[in-house]
Amino acid sequence: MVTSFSSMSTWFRNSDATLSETVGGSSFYDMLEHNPEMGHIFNEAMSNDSKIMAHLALKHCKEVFEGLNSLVDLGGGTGSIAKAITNSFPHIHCTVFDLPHVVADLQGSEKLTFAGGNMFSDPIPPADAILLKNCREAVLTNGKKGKVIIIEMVIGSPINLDKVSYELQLTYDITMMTMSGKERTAAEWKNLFKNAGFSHCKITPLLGEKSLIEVFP
Ligand SMILES: C[S@@+](CC[C@H](N)C(=O)[O-])C[C@H]1O[C@@H](n2cnc3c(N)ncnc32)[C@H](O)[C@@H]1O
Repeated sequence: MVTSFSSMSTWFRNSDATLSETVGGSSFYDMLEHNPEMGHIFNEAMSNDSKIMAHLALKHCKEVFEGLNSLVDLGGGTGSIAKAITNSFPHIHCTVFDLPHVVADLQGSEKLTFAGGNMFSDPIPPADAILLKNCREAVLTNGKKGKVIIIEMVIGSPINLDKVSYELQLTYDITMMTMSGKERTAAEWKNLFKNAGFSHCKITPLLGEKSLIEVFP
């Protein structure tokens, strides 16, 4: 992936939506689907990052998960965060929703279900809380008000990053830009939630600029 950064000058001059299309002719996730070895490396990298973030979230924000009986991790990959949640809260039933080829061979359990689908076009299973996105309707089912939990960058916070964290932040900046992702300040997150019809949110910093955001209907 980092090697593809050297093609950025070509990408800047064409109309491709993402760098992946300039380098390989398809979107990043399509490329991973057709390149299982790369897909495995990517899923492992995500899973390792998730283990650290899940550890911090469950250590410092345990109360976020109290009172929940069900949770959907949207784009939850191979389920590292969901597994950590069910280990700490065995009564919470977690569903990991990700692209069909990502979850096809994954084994669930009584408390963990893997569901394949496209988060932009397929219905998202209802739950007390949804990790990530496309979720407002899903957390308003059965007359019960749930919440959305997002573990993401909140940029522009007044924190002192050490050299390694600063370099990591710059790498994230380039990665998000080339994958047509987006990093947001707290004000931009709040505006996004307001425009999506949510009432308020609470942001708790976890590590560097990575934060846990609770969003309420
Ligand atoms: C950046 S990874 C994060 C994975 C996981 N949340 C974690 O932290 O380990 C994004 C995940 O979203 C999934 N994904 C991308 N597009 C998707 C879509 N349209 N529908 C469902 N999942 C999608 C990818 O397969 C990938 O597992």
